[in-house]
Amino acid sequence: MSSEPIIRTEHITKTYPTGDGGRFRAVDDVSLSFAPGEVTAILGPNGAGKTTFLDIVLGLNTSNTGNLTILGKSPKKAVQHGHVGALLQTGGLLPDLSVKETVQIIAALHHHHVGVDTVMEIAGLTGIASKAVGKCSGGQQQRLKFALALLPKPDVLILDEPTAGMDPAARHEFWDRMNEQAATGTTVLFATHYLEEAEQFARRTVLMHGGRVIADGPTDEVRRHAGSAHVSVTWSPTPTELIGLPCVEAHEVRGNQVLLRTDNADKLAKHLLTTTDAHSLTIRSASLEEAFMQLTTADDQHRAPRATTQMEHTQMETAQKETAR
Ligand SMILES: Nc1ncnc2c1ncn2[C@@H]1O[C@H](COP(=O)(O)OP(=O)(O)OP(=O)(O)O)[C@@H](O)[C@H]1O
Repeated sequence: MSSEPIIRTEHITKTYPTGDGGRFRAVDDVSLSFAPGEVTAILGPNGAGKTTFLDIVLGLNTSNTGNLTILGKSPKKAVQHGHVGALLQTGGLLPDLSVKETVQIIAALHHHHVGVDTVMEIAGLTGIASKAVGKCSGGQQQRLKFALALLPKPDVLILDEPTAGMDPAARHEFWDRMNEQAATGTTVLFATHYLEEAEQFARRTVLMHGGRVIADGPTDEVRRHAGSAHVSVTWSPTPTELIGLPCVEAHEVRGNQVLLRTDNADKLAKHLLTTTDAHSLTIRSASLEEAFMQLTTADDQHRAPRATTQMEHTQMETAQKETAR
């Protein structure tokens, strides 16, 4: 695998007017690069800027500042050359056409494509080729959009909540097919609200919040932000015993249960079982969801104001003048 990034973004910022003369930063100084064959999950709460960022990568939206290239080209050129395929939240399908007719029509729009039957096979649509799109389930329609995205044999696949509305079995099948695609060298970038999808299918996780990237790295490392493990014991400690515990990042006492977040479960467990009355000890790994909650909450608490409105500007100027007097 080449280490040269296939997608390179530098200091991408997108602002929208706030209605009171200020600007709101939907994407705030994002610099990310993606290597060939890399599968990356973009996570973040509602309004984090995931869709805006992906739309900018696709050339459907433009940033106010920053640089973005896909295989050295502008996003629009990269899409025109068939380097990029997308499965987006928006974008309707025609309900009266059959599945195969839909693929055939979109294939006819491409100068070069990998073949209607090939993409139908990869997306698992062969068995429902003659079914009317309007009668397909939500999951089948998503698979159809996936087939359309594969037609130009793209180097990059951008997926915005690709499995929304699919049941767990359909999601699994979808990701099996997507992983096969990534194994052929396709770079996959997907936004999702299902954190277990990021844990299972993405080697790399980018966490966005308020337009900014607040965590980026191997998914396992991002998960470790929540501490490596959670230890639970039956115990009624004295305050001194509780404070004296080694390797504890946070604790919660619920009746005679004590829940401890730790960065060294082995050391803590040994201490609890050999030097205290604690018993019935269980250890469980921290989840990506816990990391997600902790990172976004901490960012909320420490965040500097993101947008300065015109009204705030005026208030600040007035305050400065008054101080100067
Ligand atoms: N055209 C627009 N005009 C004004 N504000 C916009 C526009 N598009 C997006 N926004 C705002 O930008 C912010 C980021 O939106 P975006 O859709 O990128 O978030 P998201 O992370 O994809 O959210 P979700 O998980 O809900 O899909 C939101 O506050 C949204 O209201």
